[in-house]
Amino acid sequence: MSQQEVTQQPVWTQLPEHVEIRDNHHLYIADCDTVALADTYGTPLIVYDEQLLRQTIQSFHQAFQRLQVPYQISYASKAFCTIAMCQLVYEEGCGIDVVSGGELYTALTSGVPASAIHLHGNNKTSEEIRYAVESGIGAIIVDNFYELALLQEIAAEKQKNVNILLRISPGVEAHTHEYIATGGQDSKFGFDLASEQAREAIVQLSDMPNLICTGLHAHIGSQIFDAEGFAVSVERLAALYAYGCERGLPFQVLNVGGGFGIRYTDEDAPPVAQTIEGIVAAARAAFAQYGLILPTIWIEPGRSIAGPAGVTLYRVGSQKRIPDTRNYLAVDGGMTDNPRLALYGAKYHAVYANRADAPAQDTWSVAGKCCESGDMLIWDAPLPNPQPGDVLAVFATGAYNYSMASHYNRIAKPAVVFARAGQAQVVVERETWADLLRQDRPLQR
Ligand SMILES: Cc1ncc(COP(=O)(O)O)c(C=O)c1O
Ligand SMILES: N[C@@H](CCCC[NH3+])C(=O)O
Repeated sequence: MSQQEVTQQPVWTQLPEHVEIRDNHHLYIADCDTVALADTYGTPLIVYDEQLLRQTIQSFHQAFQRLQVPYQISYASKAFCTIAMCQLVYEEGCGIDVVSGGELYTALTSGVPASAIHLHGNNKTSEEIRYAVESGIGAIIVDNFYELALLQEIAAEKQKNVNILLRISPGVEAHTHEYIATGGQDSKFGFDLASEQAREAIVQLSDMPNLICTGLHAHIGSQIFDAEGFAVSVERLAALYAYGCERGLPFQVLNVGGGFGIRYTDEDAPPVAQTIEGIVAAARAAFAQYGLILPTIWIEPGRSIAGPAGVTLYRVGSQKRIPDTRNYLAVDGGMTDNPRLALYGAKYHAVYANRADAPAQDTWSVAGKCCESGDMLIWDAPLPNPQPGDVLAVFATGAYNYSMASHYNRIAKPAVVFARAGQAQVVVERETWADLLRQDRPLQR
């Protein structure tokens, strides 16, 4: 691309609203100079805008409160699960969805009461189920017949009653990347609605005295922009809900899952309030049709809470120009802290934090440092020509980045800070090489 073409910045290079460029040309997050953060804490560094995390959660609360419906918000901790994050979302009035013993352990260790935690998963181990039941978890979202029987057995053995929801696969294809569409009929998750598995689960519950089924759950995918999928899912679930009520189940909640999309590059996500209005309107209509009062509408946002608030800072190192082909710049992280391009072809927007208003001079593809050709963060980003030492800030990296980070090439995981009112606090320490060897044992000779 010629210089002429790229100096006119495309729309998607507009900065996210929560960051700003100050007179020193540096990028600021929550009144913190990101270049100073990179110098102080090293790179790669994931910086969360703490106030934005809180505001996003409050916008979900406000959307429901305006509609005056009973509701519950659980943060899907798979998006970013650490002690500080669990504390923050609980402080802001959310429960926590966990999907493994490790996430449950994190949430409990953070001080969140077990009653505010809900366990998901399509293959919970008996160890995880026991841990959840012993902790007094708020609810278990039961995925399949195997789990239903196992949970009843464990609950009976422990002489406990356990609140459950049934996870239903409603046969809805949300408009999203195929690898993260989870609600379609051909899915590993949930009781299939079309083939009557879901009704069969309700029937089986009559012989499971320790399981108190308080409602239904469906999650139709992730990074969804079109609320229509939620509406169809709700309509289908209402019919099953009516059947459960007829059979005397103490239903009171409808959990519509998470999946609310966010802006990564050029496409703005619909406002939260609009999506919630669509879901509630669909639920009101569907439940009225069956003469049922509106259940508590429960949502499980992950990406929409954690994603926009996170920015990853990298230090630029090597570069390579291939004449008439492509330019590469390489940073000190990559697919080990952000595998989303490699996995889903995800797109990101980036600027140099140390000269954030410099005009683009060319297109540069941002590569990581792993021994893997697919280790890319961005293809063909319009950027100023890089200089070693530049700090690259990649936006909207708060969800499914740190939580999906790996140790490939024995690369240690980055540090994470929460920034607020000009102060930053480390919420996850940077791993050391010694940390990487913690589980290694030498050969015994
Ligand atoms: C059951 C369930 N709930 C909630 C979520 C959170 O989704 P998102 O991060 O897209 O809001 C997921 C992940 O897609 C999920 O599988
Ligand atoms: N990991 C996915 C989302 C998974 C959703 C889990 N149900 C992503 O980064 O977009």
